[in-house]
Amino acid sequence: MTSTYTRFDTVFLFSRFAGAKYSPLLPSPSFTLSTSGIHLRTKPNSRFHSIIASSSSSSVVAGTDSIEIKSLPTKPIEGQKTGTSGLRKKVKVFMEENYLANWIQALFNSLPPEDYKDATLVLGGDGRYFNKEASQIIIKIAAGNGVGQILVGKEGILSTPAVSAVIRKRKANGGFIMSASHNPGGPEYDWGIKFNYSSGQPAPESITDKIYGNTLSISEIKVAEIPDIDLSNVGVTKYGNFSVEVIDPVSDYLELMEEVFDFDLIRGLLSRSDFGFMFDAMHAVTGAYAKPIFVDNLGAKPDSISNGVPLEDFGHGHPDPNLTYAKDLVDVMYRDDGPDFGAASDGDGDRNMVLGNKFFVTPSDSVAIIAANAQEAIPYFHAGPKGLARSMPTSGALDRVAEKLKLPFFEVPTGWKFFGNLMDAGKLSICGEESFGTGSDHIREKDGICLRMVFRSILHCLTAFQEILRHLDLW
Ligand SMILES: O=P(O)(O)OC[C@H]1O[C@H](O)[C@H](O)[C@@H](O)[C@@H]1O
Repeated sequence: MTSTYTRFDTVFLFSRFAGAKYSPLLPSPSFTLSTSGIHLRTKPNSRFHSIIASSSSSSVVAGTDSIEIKSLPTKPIEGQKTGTSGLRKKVKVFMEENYLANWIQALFNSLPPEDYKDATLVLGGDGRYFNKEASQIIIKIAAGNGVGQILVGKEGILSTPAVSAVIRKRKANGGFIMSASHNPGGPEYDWGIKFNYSSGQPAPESITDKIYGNTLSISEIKVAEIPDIDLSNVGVTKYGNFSVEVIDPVSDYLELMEEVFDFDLIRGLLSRSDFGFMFDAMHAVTGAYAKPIFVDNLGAKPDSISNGVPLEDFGHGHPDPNLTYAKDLVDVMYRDDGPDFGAASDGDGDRNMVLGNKFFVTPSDSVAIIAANAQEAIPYFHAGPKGLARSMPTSGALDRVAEKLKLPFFEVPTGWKFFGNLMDAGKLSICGEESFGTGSDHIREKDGICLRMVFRSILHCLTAFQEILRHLDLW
Protein backbone atom coordinates (compact mmCIF):
# COMPACT_ATOMS: atom_id res chain seq x y z
CA MET A 1 0.00 0.00 0.00
CA THR A 2 1.30 3.41 -0.79
CA SER A 3 0.71 6.64 0.95
CA THR A 4 -0.84 9.39 -1.13
CA TYR A 5 1.12 12.58 -0.97
CA THR A 6 0.65 13.37 -4.59
CA ARG A 7 -2.22 11.18 -5.70
CA PHE A 8 -5.02 13.21 -7.20
CA ASP A 9 -6.64 10.19 -8.84
CA THR A 10 -10.21 10.73 -7.62
CA VAL A 11 -10.85 14.31 -8.17
CA PHE A 12 -15.41 12.89 -6.29
CA LEU A 13 -37.19 13.66 1.55
CA PHE A 14 -51.48 14.91 7.49
CA SER A 15 -53.33 15.54 9.26
CA ARG A 16 -54.97 12.55 10.85
CA PHE A 17 -58.18 12.09 9.03
CA ALA A 18 -59.94 11.55 12.35
CA GLY A 19 -61.13 15.02 13.09
CA ALA A 20 -59.90 16.40 9.79
CA LYS A 21 -62.21 17.30 6.99
CA TYR A 22 -61.26 15.92 3.59
CA SER A 23 -62.87 17.74 0.71
CA PRO A 24 -62.59 15.70 -2.45
CA LEU A 25 -64.89 18.21 -4.13
CA LEU A 26 -62.76 19.77 -6.74
CA PRO A 27 -62.30 23.47 -6.77
CA SER A 28 -62.26 25.41 -10.01
CA PRO A 29 -59.94 23.96 -12.70
CA SER A 30 -57.47 26.76 -12.30
CA PHE A 31 -57.14 26.02 -8.57
CA THR A 32 -53.54 25.07 -7.88
CA LEU A 33 -51.33 24.91 -4.85
CA SER A 34 -50.04 28.33 -5.60
CA THR A 35 -53.48 29.92 -6.05
CA SER A 36 -55.39 27.98 -3.43
CA GLY A 37 -54.91 30.40 -0.65
CA ILE A 38 -52.54 27.78 0.67
CA HIS A 39 -49.55 29.94 0.85
CA LEU A 40 -46.75 29.02 -1.49
CA ARG A 41 -44.09 31.64 -1.82
CA THR A 42 -42.88 31.29 -5.33
CA LYS A 43 -40.55 34.24 -5.08
CA PRO A 44 -38.29 33.56 -2.17
CA ASN A 45 -36.46 36.42 -0.65
CA SER A 46 -33.76 37.14 -3.15
CA ARG A 47 -31.45 38.55 -0.49
CA PHE A 48 -29.05 35.88 0.49
CA HIS A 49 -28.94 35.57 4.21
CA SER A 50 -27.61 33.41 6.95
CA ILE A 51 -29.79 30.40 7.67
CA ILE A 52 -29.22 30.20 11.39
CA ALA A 53 -31.63 32.30 13.47
CA SER A 54 -30.67 33.47 16.91
CA SER A 55 -33.68 32.33 18.95
CA SER A 56 -33.58 28.85 20.39
CA SER A 57 -36.52 29.09 22.78
CA SER A 58 -38.98 26.21 22.77
CA SER A 59 -42.76 26.73 22.61
CA VAL A 60 -46.01 24.92 21.88
CA VAL A 61 -48.43 26.73 19.62
CA ALA A 62 -51.96 25.27 19.38
CA GLY A 63 -53.72 25.66 16.07
CA THR A 64 -57.29 24.72 15.24
CA ASP A 65 -58.88 21.50 16.52
CA SER A 66 -59.22 20.13 13.04
CA ILE A 67 -57.70 20.94 9.71
CA GLU A 68 -59.28 21.12 6.33
CA ILE A 69 -57.79 19.00 3.55
CA LYS A 70 -58.17 20.25 0.01
CA SER A 71 -57.87 18.23 -3.16
CA LEU A 72 -56.05 20.13 -5.85
CA PRO A 73 -56.27 18.86 -9.43
CA THR A 74 -52.93 18.48 -11.17
CA LYS A 75 -51.41 16.97 -14.30
CA PRO A 76 -48.36 14.72 -14.76
CA ILE A 77 -45.05 16.49 -15.36
CA GLU A 78 -42.40 14.76 -17.45
CA GLY A 79 -38.86 14.13 -16.29
CA GLN A 80 -39.43 13.43 -12.61
CA LYS A 81 -37.36 10.25 -12.70
CA THR A 82 -36.12 9.55 -9.20
CA GLY A 83 -32.90 7.79 -8.27
CA THR A 84 -31.69 6.79 -4.82
CA SER A 85 -30.09 10.21 -4.53
CA GLY A 86 -33.54 11.69 -5.21
CA LEU A 87 -34.71 14.20 -7.79
CA ARG A 88 -32.24 16.92 -8.73
CA LYS A 89 -33.07 19.83 -11.09
CA LYS A 90 -32.56 23.55 -11.40
CA VAL A 91 -34.34 25.66 -8.79
CA LYS A 92 -36.37 27.27 -11.58
CA VAL A 93 -37.75 23.88 -12.56
CA PHE A 94 -38.75 23.06 -9.00
CA MET A 95 -40.44 26.48 -8.79
CA GLU A 96 -42.67 25.71 -11.77
CA GLU A 97 -46.33 25.20 -10.88
CA ASN A 98 -46.88 22.05 -8.80
CA TYR A 99 -43.48 20.58 -9.80
CA LEU A 100 -42.39 19.85 -6.25
CA ALA A 101 -45.96 19.27 -5.04
CA ASN A 102 -46.52 16.60 -7.71
CA TRP A 103 -43.40 14.69 -6.69
CA ILE A 104 -44.23 14.84 -2.99
CA GLN A 105 -47.80 13.62 -3.64
CA ALA A 106 -46.45 10.89 -5.95
CA LEU A 107 -44.22 9.78 -3.09
CA PHE A 108 -47.18 9.48 -0.69
CA ASN A 109 -49.09 7.61 -3.43
CA SER A 110 -46.15 5.17 -3.53
CA LEU A 111 -45.75 4.40 0.17
CA PRO A 112 -47.77 1.77 2.00
CA PRO A 113 -50.24 3.66 4.25
CA GLU A 114 -48.64 2.23 7.40
CA ASP A 115 -45.44 4.04 6.44
CA TYR A 116 -46.96 7.52 6.63
CA LYS A 117 -50.51 7.58 8.07
CA ASP A 118 -50.27 8.99 11.62
CA ALA A 119 -46.52 8.47 11.27
CA THR A 120 -43.54 10.65 12.17
CA LEU A 121 -41.42 11.96 9.31
CA VAL A 122 -38.27 14.08 9.46
CA LEU A 123 -37.62 17.09 7.22
CA GLY A 124 -34.43 19.04 6.73
CA GLY A 125 -31.86 20.17 4.25
CA ASP A 126 -28.62 21.92 3.55
CA GLY A 127 -29.94 25.49 3.79
CA ARG A 128 -29.82 26.20 0.07
CA TYR A 129 -32.06 28.61 -1.79
CA PHE A 130 -35.74 27.45 -1.98
CA ASN A 131 -35.46 25.11 1.05
CA LYS A 132 -37.68 27.26 3.26
CA GLU A 133 -40.41 27.56 0.64
CA ALA A 134 -40.14 23.85 -0.13
CA SER A 135 -40.42 23.02 3.58
CA GLN A 136 -43.84 24.70 3.75
CA ILE A 137 -45.08 22.83 0.65
CA ILE A 138 -43.87 19.48 1.97
CA ILE A 139 -45.39 20.06 5.43
CA LYS A 140 -48.84 20.96 3.97
CA ILE A 141 -48.91 17.97 1.62
CA ALA A 142 -47.69 15.65 4.38
CA ALA A 143 -50.54 16.91 6.61
CA GLY A 144 -52.94 16.53 3.69
CA ASN A 145 -51.97 12.89 3.32
CA GLY A 146 -52.50 11.99 6.99
CA VAL A 147 -48.97 12.14 8.41
CA GLY A 148 -49.15 12.57 12.20
CA GLN A 149 -45.98 14.51 12.95
CA ILE A 150 -43.18 16.28 11.14
CA LEU A 151 -39.86 16.89 12.84
CA VAL A 152 -38.20 19.72 10.95
CA GLY A 153 -34.79 21.24 11.57
CA LYS A 154 -34.76 24.86 12.68
CA GLU A 155 -34.71 27.08 9.59
CA GLY A 156 -35.13 23.85 7.60
CA ILE A 157 -31.54 22.89 8.42
CA LEU A 158 -30.42 19.28 8.89
CA SER A 159 -27.37 17.73 7.28
CA THR A 160 -27.91 14.46 5.40
CA PRO A 161 -26.16 12.40 8.10
CA ALA A 162 -28.17 14.27 10.76
CA VAL A 163 -31.46 13.36 9.01
CA SER A 164 -30.37 9.74 9.07
CA ALA A 165 -29.42 10.05 12.76
CA VAL A 166 -32.72 11.76 13.71
CA ILE A 167 -34.80 9.16 11.83
CA ARG A 168 -33.03 6.37 13.69
CA LYS A 169 -32.99 8.00 17.11
CA ARG A 170 -36.63 9.20 17.05
CA LYS A 171 -37.79 5.96 15.37
CA ALA A 172 -39.36 7.98 12.59
CA ASN A 173 -40.85 6.25 9.55
CA GLY A 174 -38.66 8.22 7.19
CA GLY A 175 -37.51 11.65 6.19
CA PHE A 176 -37.11 14.19 3.41
CA ILE A 177 -33.72 15.68 2.59
CA MET A 178 -33.76 18.97 0.64
CA SER A 179 -30.38 19.17 -1.02
CA ALA A 180 -28.61 18.94 -4.33
CA SER A 181 -25.56 17.73 -2.46
CA HIS A 182 -22.26 19.14 -3.71
CA ASN A 183 -23.92 21.14 -6.53
CA PRO A 184 -24.17 24.93 -6.32
CA GLY A 185 -27.22 26.77 -4.89
CA GLY A 186 -29.12 29.97 -5.71
CA PRO A 187 -31.90 31.05 -8.11
CA GLU A 188 -29.91 29.96 -11.17
CA TYR A 189 -28.56 26.76 -9.71
CA ASP A 190 -29.58 23.43 -8.29
CA TRP A 191 -32.14 22.00 -5.90
CA GLY A 192 -33.02 18.45 -4.92
CA ILE A 193 -35.26 16.25 -2.81
CA LYS A 194 -34.65 12.75 -1.49
CA PHE A 195 -36.64 10.38 0.73
CA ASN A 196 -34.96 8.15 3.33
CA TYR A 197 -36.65 5.19 4.98
CA SER A 198 -37.03 4.20 8.66
CA SER A 199 -33.55 2.66 8.70
CA GLY A 200 -32.21 6.12 7.80
CA GLN A 201 -31.03 5.12 4.36
CA PRO A 202 -32.24 6.30 0.96
CA ALA A 203 -35.48 4.70 -0.21
CA PRO A 204 -34.88 1.55 -2.27
CA GLU A 205 -35.42 1.35 -6.01
CA SER A 206 -38.72 -0.46 -5.46
CA ILE A 207 -40.03 2.80 -3.97
CA THR A 208 -38.25 5.29 -6.22
CA ASP A 209 -39.51 3.42 -9.29
CA LYS A 210 -43.07 3.64 -7.93
CA ILE A 211 -42.67 7.37 -7.28
CA TYR A 212 -41.64 7.90 -10.88
CA GLY A 213 -44.55 5.79 -12.14
CA ASN A 214 -46.97 7.82 -10.02
CA THR A 215 -45.59 11.13 -11.31
CA LEU A 216 -46.78 9.99 -14.75
CA SER A 217 -50.39 9.40 -13.68
CA ILE A 218 -50.90 11.90 -10.87
CA SER A 219 -54.21 13.84 -10.96
CA GLU A 220 -54.68 15.16 -7.41
CA ILE A 221 -52.63 16.73 -4.62
CA LYS A 222 -53.93 16.54 -1.05
CA VAL A 223 -53.06 19.69 0.86
CA ALA A 224 -53.86 20.73 4.42
CA GLU A 225 -55.09 24.30 4.81
CA ILE A 226 -52.75 25.39 7.53
CA PRO A 227 -50.61 28.51 7.79
CA ASP A 228 -46.88 28.52 7.09
CA ILE A 229 -44.98 27.06 10.03
CA ASP A 230 -42.51 29.34 11.81
CA LEU A 231 -39.24 27.51 11.26
CA SER A 232 -37.16 30.06 13.13
CA ASN A 233 -38.00 28.87 16.66
CA VAL A 234 -37.61 25.45 18.26
CA GLY A 235 -41.07 24.29 19.42
CA VAL A 236 -44.25 22.38 18.57
CA THR A 237 -47.19 23.66 16.52
CA LYS A 238 -50.39 21.57 16.57
CA TYR A 239 -53.25 21.60 14.10
CA GLY A 240 -55.80 19.05 15.25
CA ASN A 241 -54.01 15.71 15.37
CA PHE A 242 -51.19 16.94 13.15
CA SER A 243 -48.14 18.53 14.67
CA VAL A 244 -44.88 20.06 13.51
CA GLU A 245 -41.93 20.08 15.86
CA VAL A 246 -39.10 22.42 14.94
CA ILE A 247 -36.00 20.75 16.35
CA ASP A 248 -32.47 21.87 16.98
CA PRO A 249 -30.47 20.58 13.98
CA VAL A 250 -27.44 19.67 16.05
CA SER A 251 -28.49 18.08 19.36
CA ASP A 252 -29.57 14.55 18.27
CA TYR A 253 -26.54 14.27 16.02
CA LEU A 254 -24.18 15.55 18.70
CA GLU A 255 -25.56 13.00 21.15
CA LEU A 256 -24.80 10.23 18.67
CA MET A 257 -21.27 11.55 18.11
CA GLU A 258 -20.70 11.48 21.90
CA GLU A 259 -21.65 7.78 21.88
CA VAL A 260 -19.34 6.97 18.98
CA PHE A 261 -16.23 8.95 19.98
CA ASP A 262 -14.19 9.69 23.05
CA PHE A 263 -14.71 13.46 23.24
CA ASP A 264 -12.13 13.86 26.02
CA LEU A 265 -9.49 12.29 23.82
CA ILE A 266 -10.28 14.56 20.87
CA ARG A 267 -10.42 17.60 23.21
CA GLY A 268 -6.93 16.70 24.36
CA LEU A 269 -5.62 16.69 20.82
CA LEU A 270 -7.27 19.99 19.87
CA SER A 271 -5.91 21.73 22.97
CA ARG A 272 -2.30 20.87 22.12
CA SER A 273 -0.32 23.96 21.21
CA ASP A 274 1.61 22.01 18.58
CA PHE A 275 -1.49 20.79 16.74
CA GLY A 276 -3.12 22.97 14.09
CA PHE A 277 -6.58 22.24 12.65
CA MET A 278 -8.59 23.94 9.89
CA PHE A 279 -12.13 23.07 8.74
CA ASP A 280 -13.73 24.59 5.65
CA ALA A 281 -17.56 24.38 5.89
CA MET A 282 -17.80 25.97 2.42
CA HIS A 283 -20.76 28.11 3.65
CA ALA A 284 -22.78 24.89 3.59
CA VAL A 285 -24.72 22.89 6.16
CA THR A 286 -21.77 21.71 8.26
CA GLY A 287 -21.30 25.35 9.21
CA ALA A 288 -24.29 24.84 11.51
CA TYR A 289 -22.51 21.90 13.16
CA ALA A 290 -18.90 23.04 13.21
CA LYS A 291 -19.06 25.64 15.98
CA PRO A 292 -21.34 23.68 18.37
CA ILE A 293 -19.37 20.45 17.92
CA PHE A 294 -15.79 21.40 17.15
CA VAL A 295 -15.50 24.70 19.02
CA ASP A 296 -18.07 24.59 21.86
CA ASN A 297 -17.74 20.87 22.67
CA LEU A 298 -14.28 19.88 21.53
CA GLY A 299 -12.37 23.07 22.22
CA ALA A 300 -11.19 23.89 18.69
CA LYS A 301 -10.18 27.49 18.22
CA PRO A 302 -13.01 29.61 16.71
CA ASP A 303 -10.72 30.70 13.87
CA SER A 304 -10.11 27.09 12.87
CA ILE A 305 -13.54 27.14 11.14
CA SER A 306 -13.64 28.89 7.81
CA ASN A 307 -16.74 29.72 5.75
CA GLY A 308 -18.72 28.55 8.78
CA VAL A 309 -21.98 30.40 8.16
CA PRO A 310 -24.46 28.44 6.01
CA LEU A 311 -25.69 30.60 3.14
CA GLU A 312 -28.46 30.00 0.59
CA ASP A 313 -25.99 30.32 -2.29
CA PHE A 314 -22.98 28.90 -0.44
CA GLY A 315 -21.39 32.34 -0.73
CA HIS A 316 -21.39 32.01 -4.54
CA GLY A 317 -19.28 28.90 -4.05
CA HIS A 318 -19.44 25.36 -5.34
CA PRO A 319 -19.77 23.21 -2.20
CA ASP A 320 -17.79 20.29 -3.52
CA PRO A 321 -14.90 19.38 -1.17
CA ASN A 322 -12.13 18.59 -3.60
CA LEU A 323 -8.82 20.10 -4.61
CA THR A 324 -10.49 22.40 -7.12
CA TYR A 325 -13.41 23.85 -5.16
CA ALA A 326 -11.87 23.82 -1.67
CA LYS A 327 -8.80 25.62 -3.01
CA ASP A 328 -8.67 28.16 -0.15
CA LEU A 329 -8.25 25.32 2.32
CA VAL A 330 -5.75 23.56 0.09
CA ASP A 331 -3.64 26.73 -0.11
CA VAL A 332 -3.57 27.06 3.69
CA MET A 333 -2.75 23.38 4.16
CA TYR A 334 0.17 23.55 1.72
CA ARG A 335 1.91 26.42 3.48
CA ASP A 336 5.09 25.58 5.36
CA ASP A 337 3.45 26.78 8.55
CA GLY A 338 0.07 25.30 7.61
CA PRO A 339 -2.09 23.31 10.03
CA ASP A 340 -1.46 19.62 10.70
CA PHE A 341 -4.96 18.50 9.80
CA GLY A 342 -7.51 20.02 7.43
CA ALA A 343 -10.93 18.98 6.20
CA ALA A 344 -13.85 20.22 4.14
CA SER A 345 -17.31 18.88 3.46
CA ASP A 346 -19.99 19.35 0.84
CA GLY A 347 -23.40 21.09 0.67
CA ASP A 348 -25.31 18.53 2.76
CA GLY A 349 -22.38 17.32 4.87
CA ASP A 350 -22.00 13.76 3.64
CA ARG A 351 -18.95 14.07 1.34
CA ASN A 352 -15.63 15.06 2.82
CA MET A 353 -12.02 15.77 1.99
CA VAL A 354 -9.06 15.22 4.31
CA LEU A 355 -5.66 16.92 4.11
CA GLY A 356 -2.48 16.96 6.13
CA ASN A 357 0.23 19.61 6.05
CA LYS A 358 1.34 19.59 2.41
CA PHE A 359 -0.51 16.43 1.51
CA PHE A 360 -3.90 15.22 0.41
CA VAL A 361 -5.44 11.88 1.39
CA THR A 362 -7.49 10.25 -1.32
CA PRO A 363 -10.92 9.03 -0.22
CA SER A 364 -9.83 5.51 -1.12
CA ASP A 365 -6.99 5.73 1.36
CA SER A 366 -8.88 7.60 4.07
CA VAL A 367 -11.34 4.72 4.49
CA ALA A 368 -8.41 2.30 4.72
CA ILE A 369 -6.72 4.46 7.38
CA ILE A 370 -9.94 4.60 9.39
CA ALA A 371 -10.49 0.84 9.17
CA ALA A 372 -6.90 0.10 10.17
CA ASN A 373 -7.12 2.25 13.31
CA ALA A 374 -10.80 2.18 14.30
CA GLN A 375 -10.70 -0.50 16.98
CA GLU A 376 -7.87 1.17 18.85
CA ALA A 377 -8.98 4.77 18.46
CA ILE A 378 -12.79 4.86 18.50
CA PRO A 379 -14.98 3.56 21.35
CA TYR A 380 -17.83 2.60 18.96
CA PHE A 381 -15.49 0.09 17.32
CA HIS A 382 -13.82 -1.29 20.44
CA ALA A 383 -15.23 -4.77 19.79
CA GLY A 384 -13.74 -4.53 16.28
CA PRO A 385 -15.49 -3.71 13.02
CA LYS A 386 -17.94 -6.36 11.74
CA GLY A 387 -16.75 -5.99 8.19
CA LEU A 388 -15.33 -3.56 5.64
CA ALA A 389 -16.61 -2.55 2.20
CA ARG A 390 -15.76 -0.29 -0.70
CA SER A 391 -17.43 0.55 -3.98
CA MET A 392 -16.03 -1.02 -7.12
CA PRO A 393 -14.12 2.07 -8.42
CA THR A 394 -12.50 2.68 -5.01
CA SER A 395 -8.85 1.61 -4.83
CA GLY A 396 -7.82 -1.61 -3.08
CA ALA A 397 -6.15 -0.19 0.06
CA LEU A 398 -9.12 -1.29 2.15
CA ASP A 399 -8.85 -4.84 0.81
CA ARG A 400 -5.37 -5.07 2.32
CA VAL A 401 -6.58 -3.85 5.70
CA ALA A 402 -9.43 -6.38 5.68
CA GLU A 403 -7.00 -9.15 4.82
CA LYS A 404 -4.58 -8.18 7.57
CA LEU A 405 -7.32 -7.77 10.21
CA LYS A 406 -9.04 -10.94 8.96
CA LEU A 407 -12.32 -9.06 8.55
CA PRO A 408 -15.15 -9.87 6.14
CA PHE A 409 -14.70 -7.69 3.07
CA PHE A 410 -17.17 -6.63 0.38
CA GLU A 411 -16.80 -4.89 -2.94
CA VAL A 412 -20.17 -3.41 -3.95
CA PRO A 413 -21.49 -1.60 -7.05
CA THR A 414 -21.47 2.18 -6.92
CA GLY A 415 -24.30 3.48 -4.74
CA TRP A 416 -24.56 4.02 -0.99
CA LYS A 417 -27.64 1.76 -0.71
CA PHE A 418 -25.46 -1.32 -1.18
CA PHE A 419 -23.56 -0.46 1.99
CA GLY A 420 -26.80 0.15 3.88
CA ASN A 421 -28.10 -3.30 3.00
CA LEU A 422 -24.94 -4.91 4.37
CA MET A 423 -25.16 -2.78 7.52
CA ASP A 424 -28.81 -3.75 8.07
CA ALA A 425 -27.69 -7.38 7.74
CA GLY A 426 -25.12 -6.79 10.51
CA LYS A 427 -22.18 -7.55 8.22
CA LEU A 428 -20.57 -4.15 7.75
CA SER A 429 -19.18 -1.41 9.98
CA ILE A 430 -16.88 0.80 7.88
CA CYS A 431 -17.15 1.66 4.19
CA GLY A 432 -16.14 4.22 1.63
CA GLU A 433 -16.34 5.41 -1.94
CA GLU A 434 -13.88 7.16 -4.19
CA SER A 435 -16.38 10.04 -4.61
CA PHE A 436 -15.41 11.54 -1.22
CA GLY A 437 -17.90 9.47 0.79
CA THR A 438 -16.98 7.56 3.96
CA GLY A 439 -19.29 6.15 6.59
CA SER A 440 -20.07 3.56 9.24
CA ASP A 441 -23.10 1.76 10.62
CA HIS A 442 -23.84 4.44 13.26
CA ILE A 443 -26.18 5.83 10.57
CA ARG A 444 -27.12 4.88 6.99
CA GLU A 445 -25.56 7.77 5.08
CA LYS A 446 -22.02 8.85 4.47
CA ASP A 447 -20.91 11.28 7.14
CA GLY A 448 -18.55 14.20 6.62
CA ILE A 449 -18.46 15.56 10.19
CA CYS A 450 -18.02 12.10 11.71
CA LEU A 451 -15.07 11.48 9.45
CA ARG A 452 -13.18 14.42 10.84
CA MET A 453 -13.70 13.11 14.37
CA VAL A 454 -12.50 9.69 13.26
CA PHE A 455 -9.31 11.21 12.03
CA ARG A 456 -8.82 13.27 15.17
CA SER A 457 -9.27 10.15 17.28
CA ILE A 458 -6.73 8.31 15.21
CA LEU A 459 -4.38 11.26 15.29
CA HIS A 460 -4.45 11.16 19.06
CA CYS A 461 -3.51 7.49 19.14
CA LEU A 462 -0.65 7.94 16.68
CA THR A 463 1.34 11.07 17.11
CA ALA A 464 1.24 12.81 13.79
CA PHE A 465 -0.58 12.55 10.53
CA GLN A 466 2.52 11.60 8.61
CA GLU A 467 3.00 8.81 11.06
CA ILE A 468 -0.45 7.44 10.24
CA LEU A 469 0.52 7.24 6.63
CA ARG A 470 3.88 5.68 7.47
CA HIS A 471 1.99 3.23 9.64
CA LEU A 472 -0.26 2.41 6.69
CA ASP A 473 2.77 1.86 4.49
CA LEU A 474 3.77 -1.05 6.73
CA TRP A 475 0.60 -2.95 5.84
O1 LIG B 1 -25.83 12.70 -2.45
P1 LIG B 1 -24.48 12.68 -3.12
O2 LIG B 1 -23.37 12.99 -2.20
O3 LIG B 1 -24.45 13.51 -4.38
O4 LIG B 1 -24.26 11.21 -3.62
C1 LIG B 1 -25.08 10.66 -4.63
C2 LIG B 1 -24.43 9.40 -5.12
O5 LIG B 1 -23.15 9.77 -5.64
C3 LIG B 1 -22.34 8.74 -6.08
O6 LIG B 1 -22.87 8.16 -7.21
C4 LIG B 1 -22.17 7.69 -5.04
O7 LIG B 1 -21.50 6.62 -5.55
C5 LIG B 1 -23.48 7.22 -4.49
O8 LIG B 1 -23.28 6.33 -3.44
C6 LIG B 1 -24.27 8.40 -4.00
O9 LIG B 1 -25.54 7.95 -3.51
